[in-house]
Amino acid sequence: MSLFPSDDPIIENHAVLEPDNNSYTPSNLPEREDELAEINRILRPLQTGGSPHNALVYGPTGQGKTVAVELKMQELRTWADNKGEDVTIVIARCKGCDSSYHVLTLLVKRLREIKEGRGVERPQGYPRKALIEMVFNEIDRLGGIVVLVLDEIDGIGEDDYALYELSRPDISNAKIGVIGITNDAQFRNNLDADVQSSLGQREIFFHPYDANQLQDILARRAGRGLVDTSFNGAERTFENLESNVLDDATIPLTAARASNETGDARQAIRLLRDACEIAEEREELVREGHVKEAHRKIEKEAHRELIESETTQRKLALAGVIKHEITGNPNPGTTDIYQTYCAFSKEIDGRQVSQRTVRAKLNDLAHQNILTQSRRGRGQGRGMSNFYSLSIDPELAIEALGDDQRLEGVAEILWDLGK
Ligand SMILES: Nc1ncnc2c1ncn2[C@@H]1O[C@H](COP(=O)(O)OP(=O)(O)OP(=O)(O)O)[C@@H](O)[C@H]1O
Repeated sequence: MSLFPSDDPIIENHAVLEPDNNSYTPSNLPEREDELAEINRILRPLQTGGSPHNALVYGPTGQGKTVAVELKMQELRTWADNKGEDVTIVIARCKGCDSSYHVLTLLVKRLREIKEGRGVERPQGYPRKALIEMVFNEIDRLGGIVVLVLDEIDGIGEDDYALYELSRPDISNAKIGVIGITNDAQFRNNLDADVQSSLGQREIFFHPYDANQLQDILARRAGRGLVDTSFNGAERTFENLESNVLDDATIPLTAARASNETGDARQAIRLLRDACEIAEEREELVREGHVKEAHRKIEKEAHRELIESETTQRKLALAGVIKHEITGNPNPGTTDIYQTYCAFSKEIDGRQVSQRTVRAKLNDLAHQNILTQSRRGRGQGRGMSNFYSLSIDPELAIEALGDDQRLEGVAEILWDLGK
């Protein structure tokens, strides 16, 4: 096999087809004009010498929240340069910060790095009050306009001390604004009422994209990223896209698949990229079949990751359902599954939990969409019971179980039963 699949590549700019913001940032977001205008409104007080409003930006994953805020921050930098204003924008990705303490140490680090360069250590061992003072001191030292963008802030859960303090800064030397970004609607509802009223002065909601919007987003990526693909006319919409490497149905199917699930632009872009890569390897036009194949591959990976992250007890409960499924009892009740669970638990010399606990584990798996749960009567006069079936491919589920060393033996038994 040669190093590169074809002398006639389909993808000419890989960065444009990357689903995350790291390698390529679109320069405009026509689907988000309303939301961008709302971000403008947050910044508007700066025009007359005031401080920006605080805001909470929220909506499901992959809806362009981060990229929209980043674009507006770039515009703010340009505006400030033209006006001769000092502006500092700190975009802090708070993923992994599970408390206000961690958010504050991250902010101290990021603010100090502005003057001292990269590599500043996070402060350790200080109380939260001292950390917030450090943050305010750094901001005071910087002066001018300071905007703190706290992306993926939901990790802090109900520990919203940092947001409370940051949204009420006591600084005379700087105009400070805080923008929190989250894809967790519940996070917003759980915030303390004071934080809701200060941070949530402005709330900007990003609705999920529909299939037409996703088609246009994909068309723009294709226009920049694929060979022999460009727009016929000034408007860069799907209708105006002309391509010698994409079949007509490819983008509509990609957009439809992504919009059916969550309307997630990141997922749509990834699907298009993977489909193009498969077609490129086979030296074919990118067709519906490649999109379907790429979709299956993505789904498989997602299910695998989901199962891998489950606890051993849940995996054993799942093994119980799989056994029934592959031996011709596709909709077992809790009692049947519990018996199988006990046998598998013995197999690995594991701790055995009660039937009630196993039922709870099965319900958790149903919430994760790994199982489907139904509730029906067990027969005349015998009350109602829960029944479970597998919502994912059994082979994939066994493979994922076998990746857990403790469950290798259980996976082998299941493979043998399925033969
Ligand atoms: N309207 C759009 N036009 C072009 N690309 C877009 C658009 N919306 C989102 N994207 C792209 O989709 C990907 C995800 O966007 P982004 O990270 O901004 O989403 P998000 O809403 O912040 O997601 P999350 O909540 O998961 O962090 C990025 O590659 C981004 O460039």
